[in-house]
Amino acid sequence: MALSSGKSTRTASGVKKSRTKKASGKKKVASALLEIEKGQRDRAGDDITAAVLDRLHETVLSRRGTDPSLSHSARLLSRGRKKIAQKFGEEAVECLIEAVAGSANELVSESADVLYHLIVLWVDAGIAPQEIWRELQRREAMSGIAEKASRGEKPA
Ligand SMILES: N=c1c2ncn([C@@H]3O[C@H](COP(=O)(O)OP(=O)(O)OP(=O)(O)O)[C@@H](O)[C@H]3O)c2ncn1[C@@H]1O[C@H](COP(=O)(O)O)[C@@H](O)[C@H]1O
Repeated sequence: MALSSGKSTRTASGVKKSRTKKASGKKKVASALLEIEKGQRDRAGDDITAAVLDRLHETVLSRRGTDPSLSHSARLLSRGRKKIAQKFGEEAVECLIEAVAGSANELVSESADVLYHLIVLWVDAGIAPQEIWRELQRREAMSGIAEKASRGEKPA
């Protein structure tokens, strides 16, 4: 059967073929978009390093003595060491709850909270992140088991 649609005349099988072609074209576009998005995610992931912790420390440091109504860090710092330590403890407990509950997304979020509050604690104590990085670097050369044994403790 011939179908007439305005200027062009096409057979039914021709229409079916063109619809199938259109659908597979859409699928190709969708899968190409998924590939592009995956590439973007991969690249964004590659760009993210622990340097974000140094930047966060700089930001929190810059909030010391500023208006607590404008900055959460300034508010926390104005409340003193005990309060900061308490907040850090609360965030750590929330983190461990998510670790046990098994929600990876929540664990990521709670881990970020823990790191933020730990950095506020460092700022209050006048500790530079480099001091922690140095200590971690020192430990790189030693296995945890060997270190424990060197203290005369048996591994659990
Ligand atoms: N990473 C964080 C971050 N993580 C968590 N939080 C805040 O921590 C708070 C935790 O809420 P809670 O209710 O547990 O704490 P709270 O309001 O002190 O509650 P109470 O103790 O009063 O009960 C929330 O307000 C979060 O927004 C953070 N606030 C700031 N940062 C970083 O610090 C930078 C500077 O922030 P400001 O200091 O606010 O400018 C920001 O750009 C961020 O990069």
